[in-house]
Amino acid sequence: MFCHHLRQRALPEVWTVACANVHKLASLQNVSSLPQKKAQCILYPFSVIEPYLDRSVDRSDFHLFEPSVEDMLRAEKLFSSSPSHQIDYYTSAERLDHAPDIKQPEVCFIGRSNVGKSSLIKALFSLTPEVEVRVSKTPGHTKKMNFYKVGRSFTLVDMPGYGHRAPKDFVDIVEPYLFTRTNLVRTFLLVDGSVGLQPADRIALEMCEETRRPYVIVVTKLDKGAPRTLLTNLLSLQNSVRSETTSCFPQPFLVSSVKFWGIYLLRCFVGHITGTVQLTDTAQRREEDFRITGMSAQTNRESLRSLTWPFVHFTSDRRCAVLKDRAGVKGSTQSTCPWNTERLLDLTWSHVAVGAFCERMNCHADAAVCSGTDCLVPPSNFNEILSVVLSTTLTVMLAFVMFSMGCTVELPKLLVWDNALHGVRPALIFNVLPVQAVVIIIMGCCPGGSGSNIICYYLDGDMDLSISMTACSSIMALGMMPLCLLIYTTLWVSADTIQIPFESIGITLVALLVPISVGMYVKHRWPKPAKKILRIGSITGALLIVIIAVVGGILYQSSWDIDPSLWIIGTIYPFIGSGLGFFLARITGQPWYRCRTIALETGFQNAQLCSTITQLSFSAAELEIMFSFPLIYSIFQIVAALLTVGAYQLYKRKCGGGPSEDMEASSLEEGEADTRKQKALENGGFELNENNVVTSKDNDKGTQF
Ligand SMILES: Nc1nc2c(ncn2[C@@H]2O[C@H](COP(=O)(O)OP(=O)(O)OP(=O)(O)O)[C@@H](O)[C@H]2O)c(=O)[nH]1
Ligand SMILES: [Mg+2]
Repeated sequence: MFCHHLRQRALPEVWTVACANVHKLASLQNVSSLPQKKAQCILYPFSVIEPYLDRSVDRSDFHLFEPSVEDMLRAEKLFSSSPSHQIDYYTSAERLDHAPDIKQPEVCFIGRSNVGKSSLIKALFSLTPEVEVRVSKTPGHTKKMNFYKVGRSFTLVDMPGYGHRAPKDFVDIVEPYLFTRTNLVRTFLLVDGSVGLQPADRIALEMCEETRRPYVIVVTKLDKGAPRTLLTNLLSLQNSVRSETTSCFPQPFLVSSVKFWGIYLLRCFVGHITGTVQLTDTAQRREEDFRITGMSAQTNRESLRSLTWPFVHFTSDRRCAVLKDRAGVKGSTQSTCPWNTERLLDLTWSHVAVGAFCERMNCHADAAVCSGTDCLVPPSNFNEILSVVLSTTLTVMLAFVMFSMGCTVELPKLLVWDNALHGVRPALIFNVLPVQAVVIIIMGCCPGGSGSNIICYYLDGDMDLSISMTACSSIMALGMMPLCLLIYTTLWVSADTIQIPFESIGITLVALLVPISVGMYVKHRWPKPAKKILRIGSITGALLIVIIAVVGGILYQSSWDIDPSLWIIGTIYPFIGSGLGFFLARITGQPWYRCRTIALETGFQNAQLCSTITQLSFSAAELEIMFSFPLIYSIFQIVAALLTVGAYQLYKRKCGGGPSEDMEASSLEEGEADTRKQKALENGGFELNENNVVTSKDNDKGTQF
């Protein structure tokens, strides 16, 4: 229908020419060539989400501002530069008193750093690509208030983000602006749809409420994250808006700046609230509203003219005022409508905006946006089932891996080994999101995997020490991991940005004590079967990481849009860990072969443990952005290990049979070859043949990372 409408409508020539160098979706005209469903998604993103909502969910809030395509086309012209209507960057300001003195209406965009403010403005201005709006993956990129002039119609302001890496004087910059800027007609508060309302966003909501000025929520990154996560976040956001706000426009605007979803709708809304775009059917709508209130349009208009913002009166103590959409109003008769008849038009400073507010005296049970999972239709619970299956499988398999790990532990060795090194992990200084920082710390606190024992063999390390270190660190991690997390995150991650689920991490770790203890007992009582168990455990470990990668990839699709900083950390982290271990071992006077072993054990982590802990402890939204890290890390630690082994073997060959330091080691320990052979056997079926060449009994080299 709207596609047909678009094709019918000829656009001005100057405007069409201007579109030549812009993104193909920047112009509504190009949307007409898309399939109906895709176009619908771009123009009215809520229509895509709506089918997933349970019938009991009141959708009226989401349909309040639903302009026609005709209206959107008119708004689009507002965002295209022409000689008589120039759009350009105007100026930047670090404080309110540096802000330009402009009379025309102004709208501003605020939100957490990295939520997509600049990207959204860039998408809004995509018809005028010469307007430079800087976007960055690094949070805290925008440091000043950037003003963009849209002809003489309005000004648009890109604000610095709050939260992670916010400018130090963020409050001093933003608060006075929001409270006192006289020409500010609307604040757009952006919330990341893939992670939902965060504690910092709640503070921002409170601040917007305090200003007592109209504001609107924009839900960004709609393309990111599973529909289920998005819906849950959206409904919980909607609940907060209903119950905790008075000045917030009840309809959240759903956008994806990458895919252009909701951009045309938002352009139209901005044009409308700044008084530039009049909706074609607004008059008709108002008449309808007046009819239902039983008041004459004239009376209402006059009474409204005297009102100033905020104009909504709340008579009930619970705020559940909702802007009722046209469809809702049409579908209700006066007697069945649960709404109070007090209806007030939404006024901006000087322009009449859309819709009518009404006060609901008694919340109708069906009308409430339900929270939690109840609202979601059953067909979409595939991911939920998959998530439960993944958690269960991971738990069972990890328990078995830990059990097999326990099968390598001999109690006497456990008691002698000094685990002081394990707590030493490099604190990272990369600009990652708080949840990503936490997963990096969890990985740092994880014990070594048994894969390190295999690598150790090829590095001519101390097998005895390697096996003991792996086993000891597995046990000590139970206490050290929560402790390290507590210490590092207190120093690094501000308390209001993330809640670390210490409880579930603790439960997971303590639960691991059981299989490890049983494994140790089995090793003590039946040493031979213990070796077989270890071998199966190694294969299980490999399977585990593959399962995590495949199922995790399906569940948390957006986690594969990996931040470059995570790639960098994943690459260098194994090297930092190993380097630090090596250095500390050397300065404590350990021989070279032990230094190598300690380096390996410090750098080589049990990535399955990290994945399982994160899977069991964090929400789906958080997993979306943290899940890929353990997988990246396991890939790079294998690469790092293989490179080191290759370099070492080459060095050994070049130096004719091994470095002199190892001669020192050989002379230290008589019959070392025998010991190594023994340890190699213990380590899952590796043995030396007569020529001192390694062969694998089971071809399971490196199966556990
Ligand atoms: N997938 C997806 N990514 C987005 C979207 N919008 C922004 N991003 C990405 O999010 C990151 C941050 O975007 P910016 O627009 O710079 O965020 P900002 O809110 O201006 O951040 P600060 O200026 O640091 O406060 C960039 O890597 C964007 O590519 C979106 O709709 N979808
Ligand atoms: Mg920015």
